[in-house]
Amino acid sequence: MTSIKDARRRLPQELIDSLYDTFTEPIVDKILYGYCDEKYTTLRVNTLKYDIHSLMNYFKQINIKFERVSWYNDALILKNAKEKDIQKLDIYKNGYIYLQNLSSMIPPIVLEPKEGEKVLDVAAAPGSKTTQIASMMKNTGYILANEVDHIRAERLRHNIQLQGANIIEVRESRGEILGDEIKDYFDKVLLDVPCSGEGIITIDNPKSIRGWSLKEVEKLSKLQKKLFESAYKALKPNGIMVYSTCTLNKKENELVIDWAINNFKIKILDLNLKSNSFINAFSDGLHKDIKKAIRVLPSKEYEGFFVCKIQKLAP
Ligand SMILES: C[S@@+](CC[C@H](N)C(=O)[O-])C[C@H]1O[C@@H](n2cnc3c(N)ncnc32)[C@H](O)[C@@H]1O
Repeated sequence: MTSIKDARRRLPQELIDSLYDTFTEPIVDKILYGYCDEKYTTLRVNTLKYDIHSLMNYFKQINIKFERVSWYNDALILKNAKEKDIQKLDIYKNGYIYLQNLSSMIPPIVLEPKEGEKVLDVAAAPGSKTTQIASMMKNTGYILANEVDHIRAERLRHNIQLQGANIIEVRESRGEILGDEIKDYFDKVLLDVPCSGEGIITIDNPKSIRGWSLKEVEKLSKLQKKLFESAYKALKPNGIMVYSTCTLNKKENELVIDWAINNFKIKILDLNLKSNSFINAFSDGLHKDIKKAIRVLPSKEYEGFFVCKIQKLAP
């Protein structure tokens, strides 16, 4: 197994420097261990087709060991099965379950979509969170799932169909333009933005590191602000938005939220989600409410993530 000494050597120096600029030494060590650890397979049951008790019974019958997740009844951590083992099962092939990292399940939970609501997913492919939202809404209401990349949008359509989610309209466009076309309309907006992916680095997978650079972080933070403005416009007054990334730096996380607080009428809300694996976002020198957002550090169970819940205030 790769040691964190190796990890330090194999990562771009700019990334190491950026981690040390942002976090304390013990936290950087934790992140580097997270990059080296092999992840457990995690999944959620698709409640449109199946239920957690039947799934647990089935896993017991076929000797798959699992743990439950304190903050989500419909998720499991598998202790002795790889994704490729699960992909062979009919429950996977028929869309009864969805392989998804636990961190990626947090934004829909925090968004709390309700039956009958209108929900916008600004950057939706491959649809992990869109299909989770549809299952939380029991296939009632309406979801607009937007994606700019055609191939990824096809993957999104495939996943939606397999999961039996039938309240979702897929749209292929730049998220930046949505808010000028559809104003004050959605009850909830998920803004799971394209990001530099510092939370999903695996040291043994060079592909997971290849696209990272400080220049890219800078470029993405500009795009994230544009997407935020668009999402804000599309949201109803008093509506709820969740902003999330799978990256760890402040530029794409706290600084985007701080910029948003200074430019729009919004309020940062508590997430009401507790776990030892979550830490408060930074608020030093920024608006104090930003610490209500959470950061998840990479580990065996979790990818690195940032999640912030926002309410659009009435004019
Ligand atoms: C973090 S991924 C979304 C993951 C997805 N929410 C899920 O849970 O399955 C970000 C997505 O944004 C898309 N994207 C990039 N630029 C975009 C833009 N300007 N407008 C809309 N989507 C964009 C990417 O192609 C990518 O599919």
